[in-house]
Amino acid sequence: MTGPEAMAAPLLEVSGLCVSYGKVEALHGIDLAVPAGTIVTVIGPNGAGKTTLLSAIMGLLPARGAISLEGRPQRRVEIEQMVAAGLNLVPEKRELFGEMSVEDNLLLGAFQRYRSGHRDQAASMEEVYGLFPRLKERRHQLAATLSGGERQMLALGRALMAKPRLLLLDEPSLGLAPRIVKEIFLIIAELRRRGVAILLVEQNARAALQTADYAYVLETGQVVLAGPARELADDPRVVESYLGLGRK
Ligand SMILES: Nc1ncnc2c1ncn2[C@@H]1O[C@H](COP(=O)(O)OP(=O)(O)OP(=O)(O)O)[C@@H](O)[C@H]1O
Repeated sequence: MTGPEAMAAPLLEVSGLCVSYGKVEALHGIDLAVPAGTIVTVIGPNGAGKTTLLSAIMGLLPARGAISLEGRPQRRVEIEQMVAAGLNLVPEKRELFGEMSVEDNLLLGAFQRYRSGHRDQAASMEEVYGLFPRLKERRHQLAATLSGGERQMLALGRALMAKPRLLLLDEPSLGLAPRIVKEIFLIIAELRRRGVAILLVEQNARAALQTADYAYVLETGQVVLAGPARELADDPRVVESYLGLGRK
């Protein structure tokens, strides 16, 4: 790459990130970058620290180390600041309000933005419904009545209502049927086309490496491998541990 893009600082840069739960350190100095408009995936086994990493970036857990957005070190890594800066997290458990309608769950996603003076929820809602026509059909239903796939779509849609520049996705394919997993990954690729950067934590390493631009392998709180996703998909260590027979 030549020109100004080559010089631009990544949208998100994490360096030397350490997180402890009590006396136990779960992340031991993570370095990671997400350039604007790219999909970066983090794969690794259960307990490697993937969820902890996303929570620390969102300011949901105290961390040591540095987090920069477009080259600017963030002095206060707190949830409100990070949302205001254009980050949004879709947590593994989706955390919807089951007793509220689909539409009201979406509106909650726009709350922070609305509060800061943006009055464009209707347009955001139509955009979300364009991506997920099934949510439009079900907009008056209670979220609790949705299928697993629809819940994941609603969780994604709710995060998109805040118009994020960077979405942090924690295991978006977890527990979903293969057909729905495919749909979710197509949506993730579509979001990149629309200019949203994505930091994707996944156990489905095959689908994640096929979709992402760049990948990190996290094991016991450390980055053990990193590189372009296509190269990592051919790396014998990744093939053996994450893409072997019997793995989807
Ligand atoms: N609230 C907590 N208190 C204490 N230890 C925790 C807590 N949350 C996570 N841990 C520990 O921190 C480590 C990293 O956990 P984390 O959930 O981030 O891993 P993960 O890669 O997301 O795994 P999974 O895919 O199973 O969610 C694990 O050893 C876990 O047991």
